[in-house]
Parts: sequence; C-alpha cells; structure tokens
Amino acid sequence: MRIIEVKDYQQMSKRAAEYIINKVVQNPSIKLGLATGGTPIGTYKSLIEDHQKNGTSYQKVTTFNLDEYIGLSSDNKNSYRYFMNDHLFNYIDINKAKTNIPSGIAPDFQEECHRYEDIISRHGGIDLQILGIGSNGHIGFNEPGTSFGSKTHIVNLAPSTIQANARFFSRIEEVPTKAITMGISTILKSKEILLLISGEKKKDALCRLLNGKINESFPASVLKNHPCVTIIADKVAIADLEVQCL
Ligand SMILES: N[C@@H]1[C@@H](O)[C@H](O)[C@@H](COP(=O)(O)O)O[C@@H]1O
Repeated sequence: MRIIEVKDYQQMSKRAAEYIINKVVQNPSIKLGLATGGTPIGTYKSLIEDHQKNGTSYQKVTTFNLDEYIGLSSDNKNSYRYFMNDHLFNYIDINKAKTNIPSGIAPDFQEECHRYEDIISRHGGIDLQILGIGSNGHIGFNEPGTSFGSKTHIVNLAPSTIQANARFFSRIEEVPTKAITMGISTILKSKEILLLISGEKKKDALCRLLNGKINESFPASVLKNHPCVTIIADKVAIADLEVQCL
C-alpha cells in the first residue's frame, strides 16, 4: 500500500480528483468504482470543476457504485442513486445509462445481487475503485465479520453504521437497516484501489488498517492483500499514528 499524506480534506479531495482525472484521460473508457458518504463529496466537486474548466470527458466512462440502501428509490434524497446524481452525474457529461448502482427497490434482492455481480464481470471488472472507510473498518457496506470471499450481497447494517449515517437523515429511525453491497471479493477484483481517509473520526481505523492483522473482523484489512492500493489521508487522520498505536 502506498500512502500519500495531505494537509486537509480539501487537499485530499484535490489530490484524489487529479488521480482520477489522470486515469480517465489515459483511458477514456475506464470502468470506475464509486463510493458515497461524506468523504468523496469534495473529490466529486473537484471533478466537476475540472470538467467545467478543462473539459475532461466522461462520455465513455462506465461506473459501478459500491452499494445502495434497501427500501430507498432513486428519487429519495438519501438513496445513493440520488446522491450520485446530485453530487456528480448531473454535472458532468457522463451517459447515465453507463452508471450502475444496485437497486434499492428491486422486486427480488437476491436476484439483484446476482445481476449486479454479473454486470461488473461482463464489463471486464473495475479498473479503479474509489473507497472510503467506516470507523469500524467497513468498506462499501461490508461490516465486520463479512467473509473475504463475499460477492455482492444483502447486509444488515451495524448499529454504529446506522448511527454514523444518521446525520444525512432527519431522524435515525429513517435510516434503512439493510443494504445491498458489492462483496469484499468483488472489491478486491478491482485492478486498482484508491482509499480516501480524512478526519479525527477515522484516525483509529487508519491505525488499525496499517498496523493490525489481516482479519475479517476488520474488513478494510483485506486491502493489504491487494497489489495496487493507494491511500490518500489527511494529517488529522494520520497524526501521531505511531504513538497512538503503541
Ligand atoms: N457505505 C458507505 C461507505 O461506502 C463509506 O465509505 C462509509 C464512510 O462514510 P463517510 O465518508 O461519510 O465517513 O460509510 C458509508 O456507510
């Protein structure tokens, strides 16, 4: 794993956007894996600014999002489909038919999991996957204890994840308790992974990722088995890492 340390959230976002833009320019038909949550919002903003200023084109790009809440439709402001439209897709020249997100209202969720896994394979897999990390080490919505061999599947969200994501909803009771997520093996099949980590709340997760064992109790630890992972982390997340981890 390669770690790039940056000053703050803004620098992380700028650096991540540059990284992605560079890959898109090199390969205009790139298959991008995308994440939601607070962490990548600044990166998406920088991608939009660059698109408007420099005209980087996403017309041939295909995207696959990590996950979606079960029960939320695309017009629900808290669905990840709405999030992606609102934070990125509506403001770049991407063909929305090439943007893939699991459906939160599919008639048969098992079937939806198979369909999603299959569509990623049929596209030849993901070239660059963007990831955030939950404070309990979750990636996508793969909570602690998820098998490293898992494919796209249905999950029960951990109480700590519901709590952490409640900030996007008006009441905690509105946060769905289930989601569909790419599995750990789906994520690991990506040719390259870019993990973004920012802020005090992610300090312990970064510490555990770097110094802990590879274990299903901390899903992100599996990234150490991947040959091409870059972490962009800000100073607050990295600060006093050695001291903290003693
Ligand atoms: N499913 C998402 C993850 O993909 C995200 O990386 C994580 C961290 O979110 P945030 O960036 O808001 O801290 O939590 C959410 O639950």
